[in-house]
Amino acid sequence: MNRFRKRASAKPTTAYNLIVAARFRELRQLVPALRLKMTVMIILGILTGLSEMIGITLLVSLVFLLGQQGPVTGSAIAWLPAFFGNIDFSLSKPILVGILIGSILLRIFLGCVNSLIASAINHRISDRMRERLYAKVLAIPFQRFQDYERSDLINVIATESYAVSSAHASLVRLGVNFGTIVIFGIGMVVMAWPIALLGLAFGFIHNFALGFFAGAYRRLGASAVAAVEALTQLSWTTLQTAKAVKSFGLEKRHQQLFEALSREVGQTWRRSDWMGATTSLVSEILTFGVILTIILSSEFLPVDFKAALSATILLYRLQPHIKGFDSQILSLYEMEASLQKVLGLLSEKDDIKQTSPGEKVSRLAEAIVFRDVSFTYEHTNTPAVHRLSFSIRAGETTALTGPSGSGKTTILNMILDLNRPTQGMITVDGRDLATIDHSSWLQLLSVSGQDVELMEGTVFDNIRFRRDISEEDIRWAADVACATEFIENLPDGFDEWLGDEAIRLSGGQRQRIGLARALAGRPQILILDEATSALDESTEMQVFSAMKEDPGRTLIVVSHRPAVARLMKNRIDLRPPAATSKLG
Ligand SMILES: Nc1ncnc2c1ncn2[C@@H]1O[C@H](COP(=O)(O)OP(=O)(O)OP(=O)(O)O)[C@@H](O)[C@H]1O
Repeated sequence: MNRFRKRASAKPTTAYNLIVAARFRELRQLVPALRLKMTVMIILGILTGLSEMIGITLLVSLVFLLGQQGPVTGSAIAWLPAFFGNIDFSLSKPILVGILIGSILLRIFLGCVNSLIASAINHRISDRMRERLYAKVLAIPFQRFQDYERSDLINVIATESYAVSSAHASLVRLGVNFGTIVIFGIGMVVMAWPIALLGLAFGFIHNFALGFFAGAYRRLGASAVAAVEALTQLSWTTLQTAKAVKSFGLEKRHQQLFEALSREVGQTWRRSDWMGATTSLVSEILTFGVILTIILSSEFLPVDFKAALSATILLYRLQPHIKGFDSQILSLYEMEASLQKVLGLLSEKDDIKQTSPGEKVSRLAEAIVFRDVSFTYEHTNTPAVHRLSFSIRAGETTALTGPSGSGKTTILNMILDLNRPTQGMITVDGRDLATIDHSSWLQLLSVSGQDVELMEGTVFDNIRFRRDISEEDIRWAADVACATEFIENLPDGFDEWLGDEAIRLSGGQRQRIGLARALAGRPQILILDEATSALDESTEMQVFSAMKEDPGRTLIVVSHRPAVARLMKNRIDLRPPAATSKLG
């Protein structure tokens, strides 16, 4: 996912029965009321299997009865006397036919109820999973979020999240298959124990053969996840850097890379199909082998012919359940890598700022004060800002200046409470920012930067940015940002549709939309991080004088232009003292 992510555990190939327990443990962390859901679904599935077994047994008896006249005794239903002791059953042909039809109808009904419930539960699990993953992406600390590849996050939310409902469905089917195998097995023991014994031996050989495929399935799952991730990443970067790709004439190169990765994805799916076909073939051959053994040895087995026939048919009907059992186990191996991705993201710690309660703040009355503040990014050794102390006074304008890399954006991110000082303290009107309610603090602030993240939508949508802001405020903000004129010159004015790239807008026009977005919420504290760098000087001056007409706002401006810095009442210079004195 990214270079700092928690790695999927590189376990050696685990025994296949342990993998079921491992998946169950993982799912318990992800699916609420897992036991209840699985129990209901497994019982329904097993009842379906049971009605099938009754149907098969009665069908065989019915075939034998077809030539007979009058009522029949329990001996026609080979296994019943043995099962219930020597109770004498007297069933007429119509009753037998009735029970047979009843069990077929019950099987159809249960099968249908089963699929409907399974579909509802699985969709619910997928919905909840996507919501949880999305919420987690929004909840993790900003610094941690920056460690992730965006394309990987999209992949986990949109694709890997399905692994959870698939694993749940596989475990349920596995339970149903297992339960049905046990029930069919008991039926076979009652009808013809030597055949059941042969079946059991077959089961052991079968499971042993299955073990050979486990490791391959697990590796296949991991390489499928890696291949899809690489493909999404390439597509994402191609789209993100489309202009650069075209300017450098790299279309062919990207196409070749895409084709190579796409072939890899296709290959993993083909390998998966191939392995599925191979395991299915092994299972079919083994079943055929055991049935052939029964047929060849039927003369020597101490079993009633009708009972042997019923048991053999049961064994044959058992085959899809055995095959199902195999494929569920193997897909549980294959899902391991996807589930690890989901669990890895969900195990990220939430940003404590968003969850911990704090004192609410309704306005900035005095000042934001940095007291001996340092900040060091994770995985770096040198601090981005070191032992800074300064004040930003309420209602005044302040310029933050300094060379590239001196820590201006880092400071703004700390004011926005995206990052917290690793040393020292920031106070707001004398109170530690860390103790102030995060969302009430953000209500006071707005920020606009050099690169404006536009979204799919109209000009209105882009300025409103999914907040409850009136049209009047949007138009006012566009006026202050000197954006009204060019917006109204667009064919549909404020209703003009802008893509996330907004290609029809110049860099300066995009920045003015971003500025209007920041102003529209009428923030008490406005932060501009090189937010007017693409504007010509006279428009930039116009924007700042329009903003000055709205007094009472605290304005913090980062700019490399001395003229802009001079417009501000206060100045915080981040150049080292030596450099400052050299420059005078
Ligand atoms: N996410 C990050 N992880 C690690 N280091 C970072 C990160 N973001 C910034 N830095 C480093 O912190 C230092 C300060 O960066 P910052 O972006 O705050 O500087 P700046 O003054 O805003 O620069 P500019 O004027 O070029 O925008 C730089 O050395 C930069 O490489």
